[in-house]
Amino acid sequence: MTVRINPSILSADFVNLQRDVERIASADLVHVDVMDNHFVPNLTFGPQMVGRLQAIAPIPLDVHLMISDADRWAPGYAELGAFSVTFHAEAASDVVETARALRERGSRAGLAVKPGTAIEPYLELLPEFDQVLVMTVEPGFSGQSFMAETMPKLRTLRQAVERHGLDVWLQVDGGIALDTIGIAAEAGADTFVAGSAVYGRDSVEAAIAELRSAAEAHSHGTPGRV
Ligand SMILES: O=C(CO)[C@@H](O)[C@H](O)COP(=O)(O)O
Repeated sequence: MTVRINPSILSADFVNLQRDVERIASADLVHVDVMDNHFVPNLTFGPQMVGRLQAIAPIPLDVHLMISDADRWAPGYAELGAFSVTFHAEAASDVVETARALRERGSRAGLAVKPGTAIEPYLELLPEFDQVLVMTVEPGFSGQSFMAETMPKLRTLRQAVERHGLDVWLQVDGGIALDTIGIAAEAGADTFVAGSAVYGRDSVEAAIAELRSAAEAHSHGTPGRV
């Protein structure tokens, strides 16, 4: 199974964002956390900054919207050219319509769920999505501890994806580090967001390589790149 490592720039130095995005060229995608201080108690940036990141990033953008009223705002991020746009199930009134709007605009459509949100109501909608993000911390901040109790949700998703032969990436985000990435890979994740475990290291390149090896050692099937 192909393993993807997506460093989260929430842990980067915002004053030197271009430098820190260029440092992660060996990763698969740049994970871009958009927060509105309403859906989550933290504030980052909006479309203007994402547009600039789209212009300078050496690898594609994986935009994670932690914002209310996702139906209204998500399509605009796809129009900026983001490779993938993931919105929260808890913040959208029509997840299928929003996913279709993203795909129509050329982005991969992602559905995110908070740790306390059940995945079962969304299983039959999986063909509408290109990726599902299982939050492994409460969204809002980097540097929190991995919540292993979210792993059954990932196993349920992996079974559903395999059973129906779907090509849906399963992403985890929050507390992913060398001592937790194998747990998530074992449970069925193939796409790993890591903030402090990448930007907290002197060599972000070594951090990315080590996370990739650790995930591949526990992943289902044969390892490989996109
Ligand atoms: O979306 C979020 C937090 O809400 C994440 O992307 C964090 O930025 C991950 O940081 P670490 O837990 O890996 O430090």
